[in-house]
Amino acid sequence: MSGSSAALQPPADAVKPVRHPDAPAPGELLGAHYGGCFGCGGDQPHGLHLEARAGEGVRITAEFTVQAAHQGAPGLAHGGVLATALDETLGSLNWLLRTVAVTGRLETDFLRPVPVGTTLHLEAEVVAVAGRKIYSTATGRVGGPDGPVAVRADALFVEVKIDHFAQHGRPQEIRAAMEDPDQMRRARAFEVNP
Ligand SMILES: CCCCCCCCCCCC(=O)SCCNC(=O)CCNC(=O)[C@H](O)C(C)(C)COP(=O)(O)OP(=O)(O)OC[C@H]1O[C@@H](n2cnc3c(N)ncnc32)[C@H](O)[C@@H]1OP(=O)(O)O
Repeated sequence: MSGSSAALQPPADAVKPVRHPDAPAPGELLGAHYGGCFGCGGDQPHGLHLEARAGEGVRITAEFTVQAAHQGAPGLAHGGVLATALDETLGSLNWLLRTVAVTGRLETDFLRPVPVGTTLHLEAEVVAVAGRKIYSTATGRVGGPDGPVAVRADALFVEVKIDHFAQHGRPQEIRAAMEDPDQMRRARAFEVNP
């Protein structure tokens, strides 16, 4: 049984999402948006190290292999970690819109247990945009990209200015990110709009 709440139904004035002309090409590996990110960053020893690729249209695919550090019950992935994998994949859609947006709401269905060692094959898509609100959906499959769905989510991301992070983040991490030329290059890629 699944289905999203009224808060995640796009309003009547919502429009179809538009892939940005400078979005990464289909098949391109996106790389981490921030090395310290628990979802995609390479600097987090127990992070998910999720790898996302641009798809066609406004779609993303990603893979994440469940490690022992991600357990909830013995030998099984923690639900919060699986929600993180969905959230991170949905967040990667930002690259295709070239919009900076954060998760406002995430509704998750857990359909099958996911054992440690499993690779979760994720797919996400933007379904509608209404002003700053971005409506999207994601699935995570096991046993291969066409395997059964183990987890799914619907989400609302809300567009923010890049200053959102400088305003709310802890100063020491913000300072370090601003001093890192690679990080600034990635941040600028998000900032450019048509
Ligand atoms: C360097 C590269 C970085 C790139 C960064 C990429 C990061 C991706 C990482 C993965 C994703 C994450 O984990 S992101 C981290 C987790 N999320 C967060 O920390 C977000 C915390 N929340 C917030 O900062 C705020 O609540 C916002 C920004 C979401 C919204 O605040 P706001 O800007 O004041 O806007 P507000 O007026 O409240 O809302 C705008 C519209 O959205 C609707 N709205 C807002 N929240 C909700 C909600 N939960 N459910 C339904 N609807 C909502 C409002 O009704 C309104 O609709 P209407 O009246 O216009 O119709």
